[in-house]
Amino acid sequence: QDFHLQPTPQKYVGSEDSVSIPAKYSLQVGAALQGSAAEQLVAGLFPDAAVTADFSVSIGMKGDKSIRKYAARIPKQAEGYYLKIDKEGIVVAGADRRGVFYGVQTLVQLIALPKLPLAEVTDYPDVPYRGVVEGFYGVPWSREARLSQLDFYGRNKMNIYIYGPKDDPYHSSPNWRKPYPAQEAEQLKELVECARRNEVLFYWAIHPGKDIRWNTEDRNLLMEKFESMYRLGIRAFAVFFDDISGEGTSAEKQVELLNDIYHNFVKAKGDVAPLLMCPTEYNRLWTKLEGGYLATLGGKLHPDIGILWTGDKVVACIDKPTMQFVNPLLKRKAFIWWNFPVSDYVRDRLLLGAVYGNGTDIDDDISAFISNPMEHAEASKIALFSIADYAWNMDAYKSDASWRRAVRYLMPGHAAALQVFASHNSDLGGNEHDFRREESEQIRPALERLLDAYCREGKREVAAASAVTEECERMIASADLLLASDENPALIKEITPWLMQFKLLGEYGREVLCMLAAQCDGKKTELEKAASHAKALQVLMTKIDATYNQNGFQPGVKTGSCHLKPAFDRLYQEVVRRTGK
Ligand SMILES: CCCCNC1=N[C@@H]2[C@@H](O)[C@H](O)[C@@H](CO)O[C@@H]2S1
Repeated sequence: QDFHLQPTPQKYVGSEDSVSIPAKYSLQVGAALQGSAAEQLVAGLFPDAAVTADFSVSIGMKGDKSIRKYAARIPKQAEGYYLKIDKEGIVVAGADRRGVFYGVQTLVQLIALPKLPLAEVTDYPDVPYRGVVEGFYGVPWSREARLSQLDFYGRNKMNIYIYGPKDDPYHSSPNWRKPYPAQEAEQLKELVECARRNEVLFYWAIHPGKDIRWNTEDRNLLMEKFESMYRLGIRAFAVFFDDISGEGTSAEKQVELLNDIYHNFVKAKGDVAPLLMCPTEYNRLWTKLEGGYLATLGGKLHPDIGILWTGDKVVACIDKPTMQFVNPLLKRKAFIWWNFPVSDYVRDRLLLGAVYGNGTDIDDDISAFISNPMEHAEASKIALFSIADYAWNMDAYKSDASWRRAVRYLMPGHAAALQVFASHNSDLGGNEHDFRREESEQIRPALERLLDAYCREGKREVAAASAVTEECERMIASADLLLASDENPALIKEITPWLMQFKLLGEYGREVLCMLAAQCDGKKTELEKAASHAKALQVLMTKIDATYNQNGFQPGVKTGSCHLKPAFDRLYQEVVRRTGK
């Protein structure tokens, strides 16, 4: 049977042979796992265990006697696990609590197959922290979106979520000094519990830098805010000093505050995860080496404090040279905050393309790889799925295959349609960070052949024309299938304006090709009919662009904007020009 475990395991040895779990099975869960997320997950998988049975299920952590026989097969890496399925039973042996949970997540995927294969999986993550920072400008994610995200991270072995939405007034100014109101506090408690159920470390970040005063009053207010978050169940904290100016940018003051938090809050509590911080100079382009900001952080910030970094620029792929620049300065392995698929600087677009461009040789140079996603939570899962795959097992990472699996994961019943849509909604267009992505790659050669033949010689390149027409038909059908689907309502709700625009673009391309054919064949009436339809579609696309997603930054609804729309517009103009002759 054809399947692919997600994320791609380090080592999978399977066989065509399979086993069906008998009605009568026994279940042993290691004592140390009582109350753990792994135990909860296992209880759901094996609800009716018998005291003794021929078929046994053993779930344990290194040291548990129930899996003593397999101790030597457990990977030494943190969060690693060994999973064995054979005729006698199933064993999940984890290096630690999260490793057991991940082994059971892999078992969940195998049990969902038509047949449960006999298999041995030896697996562990390449990167210690893998996950997401809700760190974008714009409408923060909803409660439902966040709960769905945390379940998604559990399934995809992502182990960290940093809460830091720029537009949450209690995370940033002016209310970082105040505790959350009751309702928001309740929601955070709920999120922390959902994160625990998914073995996700829930970091709460504070962003005080815009107006912090380096005095006792603000110090106490910040500490008190952390205490109030601790009372809500938060056990992981971050301090963001990004995107600020003024006295909040002082490296010495930032260091003094963070070391104070480290000693008098993190160490004092004893059950709090490593403290993280966002520097003011958080990418190479903005670094003023002579100013000594990063040197101060690297030299004076307690070595247990993680420092986030976005790369050579605010938005840039991460490679070995990137890390060779920053790690010596920070005197630790930087914690990567990758600004993709965040779209808060190109808000009229959806970034649904493949995840590519990051080095696969940097696993030893980074302490984390976390993604800053779009305000469109469900649509961000296309990229997040592949980021989970990449950060877990870099050597095995295949961008395009992972991208297709991500699309299928989100809409198994309409994967082909969503793939067509995603393939034409990935580039950012011109932007302040000069960050671009591939788009419409498959149809591009036909588009270029069509344009070249017609614009240079007025000829209709038949093969190219029919390839482009077919793509337009696929666009139209895909848009309708997705708009009519109830398979993933959250996703369709987010992308509907773009689906409507995408259908119009497909119809527009089809009409322009009719114009071109009519012009080449000298069919005047057909040409006029097609031209007036194309013009009407141009009006409709302008209306969509002026009606939906009217945010105050990049309003509107752009789709197929890298190659499709420009080519259709160019062809339209060229037919009109040649007709006018
Ligand atoms: C190194 C970690 C700090 C990065 N901080 C950033 N703050 C901004 C984010 O809120 C935006 O979403 C991001 C993309 O516009 O740009 C920068 S990236």
